[in-house]
Amino acid sequence: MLSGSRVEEIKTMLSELADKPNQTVDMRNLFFELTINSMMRMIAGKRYYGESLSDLEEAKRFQKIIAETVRLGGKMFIRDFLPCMGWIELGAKEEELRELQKGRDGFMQGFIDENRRRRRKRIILLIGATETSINTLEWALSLLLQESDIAQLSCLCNIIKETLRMHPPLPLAVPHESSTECTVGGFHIPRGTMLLVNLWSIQNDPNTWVEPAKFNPERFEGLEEPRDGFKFLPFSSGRRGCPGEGLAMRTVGLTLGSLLQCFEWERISEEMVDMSEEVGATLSKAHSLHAKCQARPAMGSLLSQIRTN
Ligand code: HEM
Repeated sequence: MLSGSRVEEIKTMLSELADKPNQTVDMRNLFFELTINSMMRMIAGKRYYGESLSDLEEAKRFQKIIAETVRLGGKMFIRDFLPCMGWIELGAKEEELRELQKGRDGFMQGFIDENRRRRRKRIILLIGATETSINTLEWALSLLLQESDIAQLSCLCNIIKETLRMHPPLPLAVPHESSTECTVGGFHIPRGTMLLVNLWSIQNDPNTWVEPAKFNPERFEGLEEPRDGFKFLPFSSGRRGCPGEGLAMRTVGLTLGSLLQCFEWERISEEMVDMSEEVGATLSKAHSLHAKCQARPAMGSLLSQIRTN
């Protein structure tokens, strides 16, 4: 799907990295710009971060909306789970959400005026699509920098699956509601109950996985359908499962593959990468990954071709 924009953005990222040999790079920022620009090129046909911005004012407005969406989207609102405790929420939060929604509506109205085919849901889709892929890329590279010999690792696809198993970007999926009365694992669930599926605990359960805390991509070797038995569910499952799975696996695969093939990577110091997790609706790293890279000698001519194109 619209692979041209993805490839173009990845090339831009590679040439930016090639220009900064051995400099410390904030990987979270890099992945953020890459995924959001790829998505926006698919949606609106233009980039909103970095260089070559067609409308600076519009880009600034968009960046502000995204920053607010990420900030407020990461918060849990007690009222959503326990309506009677709604008073705990400070008024300011609701006010902030209203303001944000007004900003998004205004921005989307601009889109609609520009092109009547655009649809309102797209900023929500954008957040679901980018935050998850950014987290997966950052965790995958962090896990790889903990390993001494990247070359010995099994295929890229297994590395991505293992990353998604250990650090599912949406650890509790999204809330679902029981449409009828039912029984789950012996528990009676009345109709209209909010249900959260703990994907993280399913994928890190020592009764199902051997040494679940160990990064071991080989465990996926020969496992044709790891979703069998519902033990591997980073995109959830069923009718409301993630519709972006194919796009996400292609984006993460192409990005991670290009980064590993074109550059040699190392940590910025002797210290191990901090793998602590941030508590929130999405499973981000508590501290963003900083790393250094240098173009592989064999990739020199390919990278200079990319830079001159
Ligand atoms: C590594 C990347 C991603 C992961 C791990 C991921 C994971 C998930 C999960 C667990 C859900 C909840 C499903 C449920 O509750 O049953 C979900 C929903 C969704 N995802 Fe993703 N996602 C990723 C990337 C994307 C991308 C790239 C897009 C769009 C292009 C996308 C669009 C959506 C949408 C629209 C939903 C809501 C589906 C519905 O409610 O019916 N996601 N995703």
